[in-house]
Amino acid sequence: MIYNDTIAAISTAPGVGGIGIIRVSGMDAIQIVDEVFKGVSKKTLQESPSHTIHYGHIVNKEGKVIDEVLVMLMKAPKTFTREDVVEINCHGGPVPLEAVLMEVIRKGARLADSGEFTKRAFLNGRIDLAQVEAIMDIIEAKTEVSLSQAVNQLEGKLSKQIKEYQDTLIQIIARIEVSIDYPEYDEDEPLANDFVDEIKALNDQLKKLLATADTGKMIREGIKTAIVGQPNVGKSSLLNALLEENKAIVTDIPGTTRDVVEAYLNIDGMPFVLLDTAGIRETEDIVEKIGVERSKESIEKADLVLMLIDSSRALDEEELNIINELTNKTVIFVLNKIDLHSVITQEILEQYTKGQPIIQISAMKQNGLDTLRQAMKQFIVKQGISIGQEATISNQRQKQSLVKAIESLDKVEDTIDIGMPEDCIAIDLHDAYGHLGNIVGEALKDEIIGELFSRFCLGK
Ligand SMILES: Nc1nc2c(c(=O)[nH]1)N(C=O)[C@@H](CNc1ccc(C(=O)N[C@@H](CCC(=O)O)C(=O)O)cc1)CN2
Ligand SMILES: Nc1nc2c(ncn2[C@@H]2O[C@H](COP(=O)(O)OP(=O)(O)OP(=O)(O)O)[C@@H](O)[C@H]2O)c(=O)[nH]1
Ligand SMILES: [Mg+2]
Repeated sequence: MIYNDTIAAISTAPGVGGIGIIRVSGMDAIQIVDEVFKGVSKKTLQESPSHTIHYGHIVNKEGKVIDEVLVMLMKAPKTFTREDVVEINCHGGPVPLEAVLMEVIRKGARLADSGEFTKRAFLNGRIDLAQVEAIMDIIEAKTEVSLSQAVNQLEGKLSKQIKEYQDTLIQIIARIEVSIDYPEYDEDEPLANDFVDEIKALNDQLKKLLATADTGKMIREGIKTAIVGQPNVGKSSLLNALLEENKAIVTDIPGTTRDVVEAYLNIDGMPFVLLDTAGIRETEDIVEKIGVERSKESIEKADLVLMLIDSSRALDEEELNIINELTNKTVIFVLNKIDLHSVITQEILEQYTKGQPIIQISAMKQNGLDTLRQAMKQFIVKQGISIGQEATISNQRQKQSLVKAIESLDKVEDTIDIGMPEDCIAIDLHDAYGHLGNIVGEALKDEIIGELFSRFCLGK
């Protein structure tokens, strides 16, 4: 794809920083910067070799110096966008950056849309859509582990895997189509039977990849961990203790927390999103009632539940009801306030916890927190989350395409089972191929691509 316009934007974070970068990309990028840049060297940028750095000044049309800069010259095609790219490294305040950008625009560059540099890298074929999404995930990564998953995807782990699946499919399709086009070569047995095993094996691999979608999402967005229990058991105290800051309000009045309080927690690189919720109880208070509803929704949405129980009080019916509603969830039971006289012991609680772990803590005295963190990490191990080893599906868009590919292959298997002719199979195999291609952005509709890039920040 060849664009005939040149785009420019401030590519560093808004605000004041030591240095700020203006990125210019397109066929006139070098000429445009040459017109506003007075370098110490006699050579223009046009005349200079690629991948060189040039010291000098940006000047306006009256010849007045706007800023002292370093210019990085990167000639196509070995650049981020595969176009000519020039980066102007200015002083980092918003005023010099805006002023330099204005000069570049005045000379004919256009202000880039959000994500447009990356979009050009994609449309010029340097990266595929899964890699585009990886760049977005890198920018938004919550912890080191989230980052490493995204970097893997940028390196092309997923893309390579998808290509391999597509190659397998193509070979099957080619052989089937030969038999459709030249039926005289057909043997007595329906040809499709030869492929049953291959198609099944491929479909199994796709299903394995699909199984990484939930964990991939958790690593990308954080493991949703709801802290739930009755009022006053110490949920907000636990949130604060884990975060090591006073984020949520703590009082001795039951019913203090109303809205869900959300916070990121990094445990040895693993991203958790903690949800401190309103204590669950029957109540006539309208606001508290809504809070209790939200607590229940948080349980629904949670990947992991920390069920908090006050060890200094006997279990009551309401508490057992909450526990009963957790049957389908992964739960860590947390016995809090062990600094007080214990009424509920580990043994008593074990009767209700169906073998799920029980951790004893004092949120107030900060005891037992390390054991709790270890138990939370253990959740990740149990989920079989592999970090960095294999390709993972990391978002809804990729997941939907993969699900469709699997559906197509399921259909193929059914079609073969009931002995339908080969041309029926070929159509579904082609569909599966297309859906796989969508994961890396082959033949995707313009609207989808447009929507995706609009989610980027400016200058990316
Ligand atoms: N100043 C600056 N820093 C940056 C970027 C940038 O665009 N500018 N990046 C922007 O995201 C990231 C680095 N990513 C990049 C990815 C590819 C190429 C690139 O030029 N690729 C060419 C040439 C590779 C080579 O020399 O072998 C290519 O793939 O053909 C550059 C940066 C982070 N840091
Ligand atoms: N002794 C003792 N008191 C605690 C402990 N953890 C919390 N508390 C106290 O218990 C009371 C309630 O704590 P919160 O953290 O507000 O309890 P909560 O579960 O968030 O309560 P709601 O938001 O009302 O549902 C406060 O007075 C805390 O100081 C603990 O480990 N030991
Ligand atoms: Mg609270």
